[in-house]
Amino acid sequence: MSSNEQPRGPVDSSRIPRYAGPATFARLPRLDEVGRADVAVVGVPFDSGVSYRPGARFGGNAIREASRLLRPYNPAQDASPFALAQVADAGDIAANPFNINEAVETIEAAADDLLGTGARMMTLGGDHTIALPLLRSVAKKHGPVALLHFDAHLDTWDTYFGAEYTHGTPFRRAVEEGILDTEALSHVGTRGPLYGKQDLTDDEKMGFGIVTSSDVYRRGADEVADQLRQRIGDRPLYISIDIDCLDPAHAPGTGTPEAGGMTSRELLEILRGLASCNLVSADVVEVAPAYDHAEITSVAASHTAYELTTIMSRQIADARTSQ
Ligand SMILES: N=C(N)NCCCC(=O)O
Ligand SMILES: [Zn+2]
Ligand SMILES: [Zn+2]
Repeated sequence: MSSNEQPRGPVDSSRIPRYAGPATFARLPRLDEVGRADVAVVGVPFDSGVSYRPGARFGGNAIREASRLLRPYNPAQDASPFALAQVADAGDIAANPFNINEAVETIEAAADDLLGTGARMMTLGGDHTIALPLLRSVAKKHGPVALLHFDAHLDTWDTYFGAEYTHGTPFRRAVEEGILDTEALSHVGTRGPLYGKQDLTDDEKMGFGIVTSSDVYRRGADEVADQLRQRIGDRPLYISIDIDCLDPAHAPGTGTPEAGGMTSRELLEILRGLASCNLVSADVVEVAPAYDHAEITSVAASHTAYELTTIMSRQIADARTSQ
């Protein structure tokens, strides 16, 4: 977008009913309609890496459907994200459901293409396996990145059934590959049973700090966000949000639910507290609509992606005005 061109925003829901027409994220234009984007929203319909309930392959489209009700001004961040930058829906990455290794390669290559255009990526759906190829691509562009990982689970386990690429193992692989900045790695929202205490010692050795779901409840969102912001500093940051970081009451539509999670309000508040971080790309994964009710999970996921998109759009606009 040249400086005198205004971004093309969402369809006006006061003129065209918001439930009409095919769904794009937030009723934004498709990438092929606008040519290029500052923030590319992309679906990753892949869930062959799950250890329990399948169905996150349908997450991206469920989030798009639930996002029809988003409006263009975000009062919590005092910003109109789709006016500050061109945000567009880049469609889906077509990953092979029968060959995980090939899917991981396809996702990395598609992410390379998008990032190569200068866009930041906001990916929707898929299981947590997809964070690895996305991080590989982001690290090719920015070097090792800070990681903020919202999840009930550590996802730093080694293998399942001998498989290296699964939704429980992406961040161990990422640390092994040197694509994360080990000075700035945090899990937020962890809880629930583990295989053994060793899971935690291994995780700590990889460099992760942990803010558990109970920590969020006890300390509150503002204090948690302050602490995370200090740890991240001005490093390029990737935020990976497994929707199961939320309590099953707030996100029943997911594959490996754990009791005692954060509320959607806590998650959104923490994200708003990170608005000054240099967010280069983000994902929202593990939305499995078959277990959802009344779009509880996909609404939470759509608002989560909206906050993340707002952070990215504001930074793009700030960078443009300070040039
Ligand atoms: N990434 C998610 N959602 N879950 C990982 C759970 C791995 C396990 O079954 O132990
Ligand atoms: Zn999880
Ligand atoms: Zn996960």
